[in-house]
Parts: sequence; structure tokens; C-alpha cells
Amino acid sequence: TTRICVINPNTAAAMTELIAAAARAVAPPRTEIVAVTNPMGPESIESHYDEALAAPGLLSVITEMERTDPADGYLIACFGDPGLDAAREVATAPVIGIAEAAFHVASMLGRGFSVVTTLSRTIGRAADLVGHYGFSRQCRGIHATEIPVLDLETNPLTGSILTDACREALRTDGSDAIVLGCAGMADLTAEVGHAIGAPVIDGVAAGVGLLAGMAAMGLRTGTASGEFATPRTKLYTGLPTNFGLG
Ligand SMILES: O=C(O)C[C@H]1NC(=O)NC1=O
Repeated sequence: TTRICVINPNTAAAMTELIAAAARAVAPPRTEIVAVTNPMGPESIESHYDEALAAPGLLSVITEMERTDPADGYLIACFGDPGLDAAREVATAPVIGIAEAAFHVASMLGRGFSVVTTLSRTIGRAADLVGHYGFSRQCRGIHATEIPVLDLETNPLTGSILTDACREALRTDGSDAIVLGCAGMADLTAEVGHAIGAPVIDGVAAGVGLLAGMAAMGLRTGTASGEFATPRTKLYTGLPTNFGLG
């Protein structure tokens, strides 16, 4: 059995359930999805501050799993891909962020894609990730719905607001596909896709598909050498006792 650990970097357990359902919907046979909620940090991530405070707990989840029962892949299920590079240093299996995964899949579906996300203040971070992963040519635009992360589930208008924003993004950008800019939108992927008649990619599903494929290819990173090697042993002060490298 392949085990993929899907981590919600915020502390909202209800979002973890939604993320787990999206992951299990696409997991291939004999693939177990282990869904984990961050034990420490913000209830949602929609600022640089939130992202910084989500990383420590996220990393403790990975170091703990590596110590007890290493997974065959790790998915960081938050669109800012918080802590991704640090996670790669402590994981012995591939680690992917949902933005990274969604961009890669979207780039293979046409010439260009658009991103539709939550608050406009997160657009800059998404643009940074587009550049960092090398998709500046394929990403035609990044648009905000102005729905805060935790309101996605409670606002009855989310479905229609998101569908309208995705349809408008395709039209104005001339894109071939849409990337949803929040793990919390995962349950709306099919609805939006049917409404706008274009591929809509949720990074949770994209990440599970990629990690399952990498596991099937036997791709493990081990204790990588160079940039992503295990961090040198040192004293870390003030970390909660359950940290793996402390
Ligand atoms: O960046 C965002 O707005 C979305 C991001 N925040 C969060 O708590 N989970 C996410 O996927």
C-alpha cells in the first residue's frame, strides 16, 4: 500500500475533512490517504504572517511521521505552499505543495491558465509562486473572489461567486484552464468545471495524482544530499516538545 500524507497547514479540522475527501476521491487503488490537521498555528492562512506561523507546526507533523511511519509522499494542502522547502529537508519522500501541483497540471492542458483565489492580498504570493516554479509564461492572470478562507464553507453564495469569477477569468485572460487558489474550494471543482466548460484544477487532487504517480515510480528523496539534505544537528530553543529535530 502507498501512503500519502495530506497536511492541512491551518488548524481548521473541518477544512481537513474537505481536503481529505478531495484527496480520497482521486486516490488510486491501494493508496491510503493519511489526512492531518496542523496542531499549532492559524485557523486559516491568508497573509504572510499566517503563513509564517503555520510552518512550524506543519514541519512537526512531517518530522513526527518520518520518525514513526514515513509516508511515500507528502502534500502541503494550502495554496501558499507554506514551508515547502523546509519540509523537503526533513522528508525522505517527495513533498509537493498544492499550488505547485495545480500549476504543473494546468500547464499541460493548453497554452495558458488563470488562477482564481480568495483575498486579493494573497495574489502577490500566488504570483511569486508562479515565478518560482517557472510558469510565468503559462499563467495569464490571478484573480480574487474576496471570500476569506473560512467563509468559503459558510457563505451560501460561494459557488456562484466562484463560478462567475472563473468564467470571467477565462474570458479576460484567454486561458484554457482554471486553477483554484484555495484547498477550501476543492469541493466546488466539479460544479465550477461543469458550469464553465473548461478544465478546473484543484491542487489537492492534482497533488495526490502526482504523488501517487511518483510513488509508483519508486521515487523517494531519502536523506537527499546538497540543498535538501537533513539539517545539521543543532539546538532549537523554545520549540514544543513534540518537534522531531529539537
Ligand atoms: O491562500 C489562501 O487564501 C488559501 C490557503 N489558505 C488556507 O488556509 N488554505 C489555503 O489553501
